[in-house]
Amino acid sequence: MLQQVNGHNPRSDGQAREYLREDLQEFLDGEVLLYQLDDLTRVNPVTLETVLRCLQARYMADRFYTNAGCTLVALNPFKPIPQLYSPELMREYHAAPQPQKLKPHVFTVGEQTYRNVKSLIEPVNQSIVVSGESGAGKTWTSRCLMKFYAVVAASPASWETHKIAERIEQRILNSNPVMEAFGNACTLRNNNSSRFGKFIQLQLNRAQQMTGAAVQTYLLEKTRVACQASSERNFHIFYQICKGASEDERLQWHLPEGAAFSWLPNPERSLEEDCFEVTREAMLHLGIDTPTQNNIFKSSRRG
Ligand SMILES: Nc1ncnc2c1ncn2[C@@H]1O[C@H](COP(=O)(O)OP(=O)(O)OP(=O)(O)O)[C@@H](O)[C@H]1O
Repeated sequence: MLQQVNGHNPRSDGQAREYLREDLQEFLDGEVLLYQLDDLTRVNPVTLETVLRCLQARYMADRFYTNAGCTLVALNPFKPIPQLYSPELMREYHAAPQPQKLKPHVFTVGEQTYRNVKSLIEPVNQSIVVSGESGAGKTWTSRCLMKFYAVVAASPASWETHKIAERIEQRILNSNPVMEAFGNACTLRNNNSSRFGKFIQLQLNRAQQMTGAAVQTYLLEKTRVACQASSERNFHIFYQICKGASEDERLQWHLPEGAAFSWLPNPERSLEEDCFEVTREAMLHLGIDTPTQNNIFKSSRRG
């Protein structure tokens, strides 16, 4: 099919390709500084090459978020950038009269969604779909959004309600280490790969304060318990138990120090996700007391 290429009316496919090549070269050599294009719809012509070149230029300039119309493209920086996720920045996006005019960021999506609930006469549920291949940063992005809502959706008036909200936010954030300990594993592509899908529901009251959350999980890769690819690992929780159990717990759970298990490959790899204390602490905050935790760990060890 012949299309108009930037105002040219090509007579044949060959001519169309030639015009496209010229436009592409003109765009890439042109005045436009690719890293400044913060919306991919402004890339012209839109081809795989121009889009990738634009994203690459932005990546090199430490600009990890780019709009693509109403979709946000997030690139994984593979390095910590604390200033990009600070509470101050969250508040800046929250307070901005038009957050879409600020630099593209996951907080823009969070804030717009938050406003969409509020601005309608009858509150309407909002959904954010976070998608991408393994290691792209979906878990990270979901965590960021949850932290964002924990900050912006928490400004209750009285001290008592403030304490309640604080508990709810803390619990919502604490669900992450627990879910990740039991449902994530080290794979070839990602040291902390989620081996399940999840639908996280955050609940707000009429005053836009967070009142609760629910998480629905899908398709947990249960077979990983019994069988793992050679350079991969079982779920984090098993390594956490083996590495973090106290002397007493080892005796109780029949877990001798330094014991090797064929279903726990690559235990020598030490990951930051191996921290048993973080999981236990988070479980405690979620209301899972120590005796219940012990029962869970005892059965995890038998698993
Ligand atoms: N915005 C970010 N800033 C810094 N590091 C990041 C960011 N996004 C992702 N990462 C890093 O990349 C790693 C992989 O990201 P993440 O676990 O979120 O991927 P995923 O898409 O959820 O993968 P999977 O589908 O395998 O679960 C993280 O553990 C983190 O180290």
